Amino acid sequence: MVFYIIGLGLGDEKDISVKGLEIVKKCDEVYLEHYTSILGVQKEKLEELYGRQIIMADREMCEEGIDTILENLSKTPQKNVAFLVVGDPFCATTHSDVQLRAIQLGIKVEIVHNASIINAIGCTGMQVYRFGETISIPFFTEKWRPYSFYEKIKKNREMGLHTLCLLDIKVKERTDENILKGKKIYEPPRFMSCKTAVEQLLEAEQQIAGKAFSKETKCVGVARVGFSDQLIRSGQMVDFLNIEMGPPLHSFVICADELHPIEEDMYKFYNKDSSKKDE
Ligand SMILES: C[S@@+](CC[C@H](N)C(=O)[O-])C[C@H]1O[C@@H](n2cnc3c(N)ncnc32)[C@H](O)[C@@H]1O
Repeated sequence: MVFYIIGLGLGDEKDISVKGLEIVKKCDEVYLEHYTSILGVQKEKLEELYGRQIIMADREMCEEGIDTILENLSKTPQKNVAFLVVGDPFCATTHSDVQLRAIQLGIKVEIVHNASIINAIGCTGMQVYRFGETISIPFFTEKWRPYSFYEKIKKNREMGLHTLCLLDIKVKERTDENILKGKKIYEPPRFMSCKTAVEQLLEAEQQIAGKAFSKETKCVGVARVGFSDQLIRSGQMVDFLNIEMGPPLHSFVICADELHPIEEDMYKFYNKDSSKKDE
């Protein structure tokens, strides 16, 4: 009886490690956590390669249904279950709670790591050890416009560090009204783009006026890292209002004022005049 938490990396079905693949192939049940991140392929592609049926685990299943899955596993000594996580199981969203719940039930837990957006962001040319605290930018609503990320960016920049901004994902969400009425009607999925992130960042700067950054601050936007059509673009923050980064997922880097000479070269390499059409 083992509960395996396996990172799938970023990209497609082939980014699973050989170790992860061997484990998945021998598991009796395979769940894919799919509310904190997405892969570049449909689950059928994974099923084809893994030779296993995949059960999609949304937020409800991960937060509430997981206890039932684990309790059943704890009563079935010959059974093995795999819990697949896009990226690394402990990066950005930690699945430590799931690990702890399994351990408390006396289940052996094994982890298989993989690449995460947290380290793959080095693809921008900004050095991973020159990043400060990672921030998350949530979708603003009419009533809810939290600027809590602002002070963190400010602190990072005061220390001469870059900031990785993870952008909001809304998969299988319900409106407050539907929650109140107990209706299981879900909104279409939404993924924040670099453009929306910049609109919200500039709004926060205008409201707080703490000079954490400006329209001219150097930034790098990434889209679909690890996918076959990955895109990396650099420019001043304001440029991203006009740079089309394409389908999700997007992440955004707010650079430190001073760049290392190689970072500077990489910044220039990814910098294209956004008024010109992409080659
Ligand atoms: C909660 S984090 C996912 C963490 C995941 N476990 C990992 O290790 O990468 C989700 C956010 O990371 C960013 N992200 C994840 N995968 C990405 C990718 N392939 N390209 C660009 N951004 C990505 C997006 O901003 C997304 O909203």
